[in-house]
Amino acid sequence: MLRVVETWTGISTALGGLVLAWTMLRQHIPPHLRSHVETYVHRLMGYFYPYIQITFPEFSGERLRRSEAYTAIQNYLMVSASARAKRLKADAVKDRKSLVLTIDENEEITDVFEGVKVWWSSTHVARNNFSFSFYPQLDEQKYFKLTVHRNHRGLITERYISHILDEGKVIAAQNRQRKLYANNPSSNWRDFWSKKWSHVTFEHPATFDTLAMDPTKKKEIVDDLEKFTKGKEYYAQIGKAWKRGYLLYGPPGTGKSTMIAAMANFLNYDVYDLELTTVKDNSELRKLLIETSGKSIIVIEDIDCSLDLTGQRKKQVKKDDENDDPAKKLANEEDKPSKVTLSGLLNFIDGIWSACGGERIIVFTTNHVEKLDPALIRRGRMDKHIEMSYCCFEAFKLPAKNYLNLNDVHELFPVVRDLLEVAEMTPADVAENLLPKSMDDDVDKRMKNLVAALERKVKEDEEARAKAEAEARAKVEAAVHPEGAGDESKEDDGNGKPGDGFANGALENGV
Ligand SMILES: Nc1ncnc2c1ncn2[C@@H]1O[C@H](COP(=O)(O)OP(=O)(O)OP(=O)(O)O)[C@@H](O)[C@H]1O
Ligand SMILES: [Mg+2]
Repeated sequence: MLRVVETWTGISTALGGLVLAWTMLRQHIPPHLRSHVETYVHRLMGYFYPYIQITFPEFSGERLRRSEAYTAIQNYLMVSASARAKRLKADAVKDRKSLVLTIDENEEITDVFEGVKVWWSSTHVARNNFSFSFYPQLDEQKYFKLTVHRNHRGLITERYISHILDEGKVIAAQNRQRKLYANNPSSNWRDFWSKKWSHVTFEHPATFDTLAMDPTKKKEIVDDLEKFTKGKEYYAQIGKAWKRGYLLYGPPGTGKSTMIAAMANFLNYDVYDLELTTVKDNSELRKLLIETSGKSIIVIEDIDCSLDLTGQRKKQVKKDDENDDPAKKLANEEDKPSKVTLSGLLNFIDGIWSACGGERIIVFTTNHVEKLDPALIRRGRMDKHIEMSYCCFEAFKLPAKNYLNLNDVHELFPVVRDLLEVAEMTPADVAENLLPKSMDDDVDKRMKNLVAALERKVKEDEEARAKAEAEARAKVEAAVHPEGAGDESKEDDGNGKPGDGFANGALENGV
């Protein structure tokens, strides 16, 4: 029995050598004869050679998109190869910490699946392509080649390949360096090939564990995100694109951008930071958006400032009034940096383009939710509205724990609780006040610092409110008595009639 196995192994090796020899020889055969010779060689080898081979090219289709299968296999082999192959290629450095190893050219590694042995190798074929194509041509094509005994064809095509693709995707997700993209101004796009997005590695440290906000609200958001990522079938079943819209609103410094970073870290998604003011029009907006990939968060910060989204209709009326004045009309056009319209944006959010890529989250942020057009924020369009507010006592517990190691007990907690109900202090400012101001600041001292800061803030807020009220009153007064406004001598006169101040004064003084 052993002898039979040995003989077969010998034959296989010899045939393997022949296959290799043929691969090398093939390149020297004139291209017009190659396909004929190839047909006969393969037929001949088929008689003796009991193995089948499946190749996976790196690029496929006319547009030469990188094949997902090739990438998944590469990732899968990266893990197996580092353990077993003798010749490895160090392809890239991930996180500047570890090498990414891939199987070297013509190196063969084995894998065993359900007791069946398979062979993987990596190879490339040079191309002599003289045909003209609108799309760029490759000088060479890389392949992974899978060799397996033909008795196991069913197992391999039905189970092994899908196993490899799934495993490869999981490995890719684990190793993925996430990216933060920013759109290049559309005025810089010179041609079809211009890069629409530039990116850097996304390395924001924010997580939901470090985000100070009401824990109930936080949990609701985390659950919502989790449900979304697991909802592929659900979205398909209800016939909706696999996407979700969030509107984050609240005063500056309350953690809206930080929340986006926490979301990206939680989901392991890329972030596309879309600056709308540099996008020329709706068509360029669409070009940008269809270039975003799946598993990403598309962010439009300060949506109320990005565009004249809310004033579109008003502006139209105004422009109609100005129709007669060409100079004014031109100035108006030049003032307007972008022609992206509310309807263009909504079309993308709701329209068929939004379904391209799948698994995407769209986030708008604003400091002034009241200024937004209802069309933009109606339910169903933005699935979830999240208010990021000033620090409440529940949110305060997180910095207290992280900065002071305090878990729910300190004598000043009740004082802080009362003060936070009236003081408008952002979580960032609360955290700042918990930092030690000098080397000897212990926990008590830092809590006292916070209480003092909160008391100051309450006072400042009260003063600011009183001032604002006084200003508002003065405005109303000026509107009711326009002729008396801004002239102190007339203000004194009481009935607002110019010129008779003396008479009134005289009356008041009993003259
Ligand atoms: N809720 C929070 N939890 C933890 N850190 C926070 C929180 N809010 C703000 N910060 C910290 O404060 C700083 C500013 O926060 P961030 O940029 O997220 O605010 P924002 O709401 O986006 O403000 P803006 O409206 O001005 O864009 C960040 O460095 C962040 O770490
Ligand atoms: Mg922000």
